[in-house]
Amino acid sequence: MPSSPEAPVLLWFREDLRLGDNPALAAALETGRPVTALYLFDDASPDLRPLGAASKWWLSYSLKALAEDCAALGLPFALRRGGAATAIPKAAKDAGAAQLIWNRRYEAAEAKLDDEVQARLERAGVEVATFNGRLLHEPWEVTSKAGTPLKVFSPFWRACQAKGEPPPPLPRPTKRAVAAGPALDGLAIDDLAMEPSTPDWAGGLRDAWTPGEAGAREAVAEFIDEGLRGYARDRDRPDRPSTSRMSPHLRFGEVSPRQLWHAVEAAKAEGAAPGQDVEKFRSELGWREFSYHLLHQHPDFATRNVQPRFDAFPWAKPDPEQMRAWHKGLTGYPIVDAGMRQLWTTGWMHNRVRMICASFLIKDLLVDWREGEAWFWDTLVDADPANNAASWQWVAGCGADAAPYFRVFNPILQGEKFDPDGVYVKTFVPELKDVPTRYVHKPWEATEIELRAAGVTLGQDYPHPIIDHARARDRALAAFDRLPPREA
Ligand SMILES: Cc1cc2nc3c(=O)[nH]c(=O)nc-3n(C[C@H](O)[C@H](O)[C@H](O)COP(=O)(O)OP(=O)(O)OC[C@H]3O[C@@H](n4cnc5c(N)ncnc54)[C@H](O)[C@@H]3O)c2cc1C
Repeated sequence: MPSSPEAPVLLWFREDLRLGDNPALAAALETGRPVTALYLFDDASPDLRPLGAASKWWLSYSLKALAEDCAALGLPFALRRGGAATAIPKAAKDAGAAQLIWNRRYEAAEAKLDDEVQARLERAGVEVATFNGRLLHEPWEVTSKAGTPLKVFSPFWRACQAKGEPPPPLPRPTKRAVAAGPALDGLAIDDLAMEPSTPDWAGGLRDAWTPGEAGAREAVAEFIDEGLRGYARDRDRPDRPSTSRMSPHLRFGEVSPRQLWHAVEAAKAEGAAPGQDVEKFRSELGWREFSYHLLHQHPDFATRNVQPRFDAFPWAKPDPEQMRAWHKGLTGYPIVDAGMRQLWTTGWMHNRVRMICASFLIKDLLVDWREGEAWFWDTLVDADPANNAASWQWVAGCGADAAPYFRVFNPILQGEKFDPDGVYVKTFVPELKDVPTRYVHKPWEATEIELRAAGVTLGQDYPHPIIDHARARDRALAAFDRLPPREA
């Protein structure tokens, strides 16, 4: 039976916490029906990976911002909690909805759950429409000429580019475009208790970030003004504010990759950024697309080696002392410690330093990459189901298009190359602030007099290295050399 034109549409927000360039929202408004928006905090469905602590902190603020933005638009917004398979059909019933609209998810468990929700709704006579609000291209639409999924970044990126420019972003709707649907009962955001209280460890996160769509917009503008020019040259420098810091905003969908794609192009057209910087930035968005392409091919991406030959790898049993030193930034290798402390205090770490810290855990300490993936999952505000798993597998050498396993980052040389004046190290490891620059990445080589002048006693103010890098490297290479050859 056709539903009445007054029957509302229910818009289900997920990883798309924005009003601008939101295809599901635009489609809901285009129906001309009254619209009600819902966010479901789903900690009840089986198999969904629970959010980490830093992500929950981010989400609580992002939802507050979204609720305010919806109110300003005259769009009723409700927050509920429960398992989607029953909670979404119930919300549809409560709203008297004729249609449910959402932007798609790509994690295996989430996608399966969405199929189940869709089937239940359709059985109940509720129409479902879904859209791509998270990626430039659907993962299954980018293929080789033979129509197969891609395993290596360069051909993947060429195939993406061959698809042409992504369409321009959709405008943010105006109040006039909104017919308000019924108000649903729901929870207050604070009822979810996603912010830490005892202890409140989130002070550094609050200082560093403004979650929400408006915060994302400001950060994009700042990046275009101050970071984009020179991005290709400086993006590997943790001592410079040279990257966009868009990752948590992208993770929660407060900005879309399409908006970023076109914003940097507009900056180029206005002469605000050279083409090479714009292309490099876009290719980083391409790595994000590639991670989702891989996630789509490998449903257990965060737990299973893409290359099965790594399954029997003899990882060391994690030593609690060494793990604690890595978590807390007390390994005695300044660039590693600066990175791990940046992560702990701000919920984010520079990409180059993520690689160094991950390599240190996997290759120097010979700890299974999944331990590191899980720590990052809990502590990163941008913890992303595709990017985190792809990057950890890349560093370990077990991923699809992975760094060769014999590539072991040297934390001293990496520090000297990418933080040549020690500015980054001294920001996050202040006990080394007076150590002469030539020793800042290897304080153990300074003389006792030099260290004393800098106010440092190794072993007291700052640790001795917890492992000898040269020997650890040899041990790792010997273990990796025993791997069976790579499958074709
Ligand atoms: C061990 C490890 C774990 C990581 N975990 C995550 C994670 O959980 N979430 C996450 O978003 N990124 C992750 N990355 C990738 C990368 O470090 C971050 O995306 C980047 O540092 C975010 O900073 P930015 O927004 O300033 O990046 P920019 O340089 O400004 O890049 C713009 C955007 O492009 C994407 N991007 C950039 N570099 C990469 C990359 N190497 N792989 C995939 N996408 C990329 C991100 O969405 C980023 O926001 C990880 C990298 C490593 C080595």
